[in-house]
Amino acid sequence: MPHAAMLDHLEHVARLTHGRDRDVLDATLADVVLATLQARAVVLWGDEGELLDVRAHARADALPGPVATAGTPSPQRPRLIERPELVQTLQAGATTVISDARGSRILVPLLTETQRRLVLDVALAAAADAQARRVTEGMGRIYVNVINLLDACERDTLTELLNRKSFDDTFYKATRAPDEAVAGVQRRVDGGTHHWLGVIDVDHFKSVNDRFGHLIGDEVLLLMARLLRSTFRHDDRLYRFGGEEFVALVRADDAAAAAVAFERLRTAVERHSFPQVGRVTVSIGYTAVRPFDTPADAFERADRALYQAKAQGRNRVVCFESDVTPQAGQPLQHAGGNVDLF
Ligand SMILES: Nc1nc2c(ncn2[C@@H]2O[C@H](COP(=O)(O)OP(=O)(O)OP(=O)(O)O)[C@@H](O)[C@H]2O)c(=O)[nH]1
Repeated sequence: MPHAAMLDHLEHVARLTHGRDRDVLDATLADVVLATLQARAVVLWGDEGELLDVRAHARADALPGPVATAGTPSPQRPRLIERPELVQTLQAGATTVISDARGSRILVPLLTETQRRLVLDVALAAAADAQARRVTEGMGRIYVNVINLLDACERDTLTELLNRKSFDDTFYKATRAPDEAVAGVQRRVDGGTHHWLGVIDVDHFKSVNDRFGHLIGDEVLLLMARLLRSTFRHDDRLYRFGGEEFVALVRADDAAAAAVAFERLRTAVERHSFPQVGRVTVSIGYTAVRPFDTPADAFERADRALYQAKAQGRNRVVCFESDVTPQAGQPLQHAGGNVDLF
């Protein structure tokens, strides 16, 4: 008969590998490590450059109920530089064990295939023995494996942008969750739009393939993804929907700021010299994300604006709210041919 403790471990591993929500996964990791090691506290830190993100934390003395609160930002995000033990763990890429008057800490660096860096930080009341260290490292490895699988499911293999399958989930998360606080932005009290959805389609891409071949066509798509990344903010969500169609879900305070962002992309593409191909242009349609919008509705409006941009000569940006005329609304039948998306 299996030992009861082993059954507990099995249960914990099952919990860790269940589900697809990253916030829940982060919270489960903290929760499971806390329970397995009977730790005083567990924190999962995310390295966001200069700042640290508390991805999840769990404490033994917490009130009953959910122990960990992944994705909930601490009121003031600590700076990485203020935590030398985390800097050292990340730099060394190896587990650090610290003993102090209150017990010990085990710090395990975690690195995902998309190069995201985290530290699993476990505070114990006793000295950290080899077993506690191995359990922490093992749980960390399982967590990273699950994150890598999630990343692989959600990303386009050519460009590594998000894929279409992940659109609905990420759309709701970005536009509904109170995550503006994470980004240090307050929700506007006047209910103004924060998010804008743009559909970006490469002009006459078929002729790029026909003239230069698919490999060069793929390279254009790769460079296009790079231009998207360098144009928008790191927390804007960028997708390749398949073919030569890209989607950007961007945060902007008002219509003018959104117009500037999409126009900046159009200009960056127009000015870029693509190896062998030379000049390539894009047409862009975008729309304001409305309260309680569905991803399909927002996409359809942006797509209608794109249709108009193509019909008016390509290499232009069209805003659904200010530019699309009712008769131009020919949903999902533009020359790009991406019909029946949802
Ligand atoms: N190289 C490459 N080509 C692709 C990929 N996916 C789709 N395509 C090609 O993209 C082209 C899209 O062409 P169309 O939808 O006719 O549109 P277009 O030529 O870009 O013309 P407009 O959108 O009207 O400006 C087709 O030739 C597809 O074969 C891909 O992953 N790699």
